[in-house]
Amino acid sequence: MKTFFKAFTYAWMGIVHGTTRERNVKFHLIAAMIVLAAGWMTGLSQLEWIIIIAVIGLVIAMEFLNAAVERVVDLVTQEVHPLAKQAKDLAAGAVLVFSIASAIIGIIIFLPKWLM
Ligand SMILES: Nc1ncnc2c1ncn2[C@@H]1O[C@H](COP(=O)(O)OP(=O)(O)OP(=O)(O)O)[C@@H](O)[C@H]1O
Repeated sequence: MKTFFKAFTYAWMGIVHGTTRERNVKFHLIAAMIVLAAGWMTGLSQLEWIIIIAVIGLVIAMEFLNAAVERVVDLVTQEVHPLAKQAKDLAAGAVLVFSIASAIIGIIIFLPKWLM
């Protein structure tokens, strides 16, 4: 139980670090608040809320993983290296792919309601 509590504390420290230090995470948090407010004003079904909350959580979690990859790469080498570039660009690309998918999901959920 003590180990579980410690692991939870470290994870919480990661969340605090990620939200206070990562510019992109701050941007996604602001976007998330706007989407949540829009969802509240538009009126969503239970399933739509589940999808929106899952997408928001995944985007922010992926930003944390991207930041973690950046730090590990910087820890491994300060030199310019093609593998370092590939690792960072792949991690950033993963976030971008999911962000585009999220935007499309948002359009599919919100647009028909706004056009009605
Ligand atoms: N050690 C390295 N070797 C080669 N290319 C690198 C290296 N470190 C970073 N790059 C590349 O330089 C560019 C900028 O990387 P950087 O780490 O500064 O990220 P960033 O875009 O500033 O992200 P952030 O603002 O989130 O820190 C990226 O294309 C990245 O892949």
